[in-house]
Amino acid sequence: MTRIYPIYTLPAPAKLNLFLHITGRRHDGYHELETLFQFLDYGDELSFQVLADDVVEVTPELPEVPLESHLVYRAAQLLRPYRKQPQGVRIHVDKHLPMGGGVGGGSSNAATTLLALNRLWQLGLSTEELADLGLSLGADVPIFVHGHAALARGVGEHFTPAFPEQAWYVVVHPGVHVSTAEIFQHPDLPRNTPPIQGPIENWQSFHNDCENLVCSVYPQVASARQWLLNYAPSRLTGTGACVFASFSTKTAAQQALHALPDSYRGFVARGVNQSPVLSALKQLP
Ligand SMILES: C[C@](O)(CO)[C@H](O)COP(=O)(O)OP(=O)(O)OC[C@H]1O[C@@H](n2ccc(N)nc2=O)[C@H](O)[C@@H]1O
Ligand SMILES: Nc1ncnc2c1ncn2[C@@H]1O[C@H](COP(=O)(O)OP(=O)(O)OP(=O)(O)O)[C@@H](O)[C@H]1O
Repeated sequence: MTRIYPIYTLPAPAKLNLFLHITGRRHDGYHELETLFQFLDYGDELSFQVLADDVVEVTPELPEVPLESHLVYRAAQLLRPYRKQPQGVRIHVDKHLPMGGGVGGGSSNAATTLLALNRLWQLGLSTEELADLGLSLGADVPIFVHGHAALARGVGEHFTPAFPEQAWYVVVHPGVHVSTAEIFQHPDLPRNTPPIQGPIENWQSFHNDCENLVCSVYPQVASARQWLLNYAPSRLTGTGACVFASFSTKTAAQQALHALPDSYRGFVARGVNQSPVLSALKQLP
């Protein structure tokens, strides 16, 4: 008789880059960054069910993303060689995060998959090993695997723990997809911000080096940022397209969101310095 395994549901939270400085460019074209990551208590949800058969099933299909490029599928494939027995998995992805939004949805999906399968397939890999494997899927995967707010350096894989205020945020998506690769290849991208010397507590005084370029290439991003400026200082996350502003209360954030023009989408979320996936992992065997 085939064994039926339980289904476990885990979050794949969003992240914000509270600031993002580009301090240089490596020979392989990748950029050296200094960026402050904080998680949000909002994101996608992934359900995992171990299968007795050696198959990886991912549902539903993502528009314009073939299965071989789906970061959940790729994360599962990456771990298959570490299994001691040929089990499989069925993964359902409940997507809420905008794709190409700069909130790290794909990377977070991949990290949650690595963390979950390490437990469900009993691989015994360390957090460090999972983060190293994850880096081959995307620069943002290691921070989601570690799950602690941090100042990241390198291409985003060297972390110093950070404790930014856990404010409320309004995150606005202007409805355009920004290509991370296009922005990083652009000749007008500033690439020589000096490394930060002092403390980073006052992160609002720093900036995002991608912001002016993204706003000029994508006027919709500039308009969304301008709209949010009516309420609070606003900034691009990652390479966009989302812009965000922080508020000291949930009510103030919700009031701003209620006035959001129909042409944009947005959400209110709390900044959290520990990823919700870490506590959710405790339910796993
Ligand atoms: C902008 C950030 O979101 C900040 O958190 C990340 O650095 C980007 O992370 P990501 O979306 O996981 O990006 P990846 O899939 O690794 O890279 C996409 C493309 O962006 C460029 N890229 C990315 C990261 C980086 N530090 N330098 C780069 O030049 C590379 O051309 C790469 O081919
Ligand atoms: N599971 C997934 N979820 C989202 N995007 C995925 C996934 N798998 C593959 N992709 C591809 O990766 C691209 C980038 O996705 P993602 O949502 O992580 O962008 P992002 O929020 O801009 O990330 P970042 O801030 O890390 O640059 C998508 O446009 C899509 O083509």
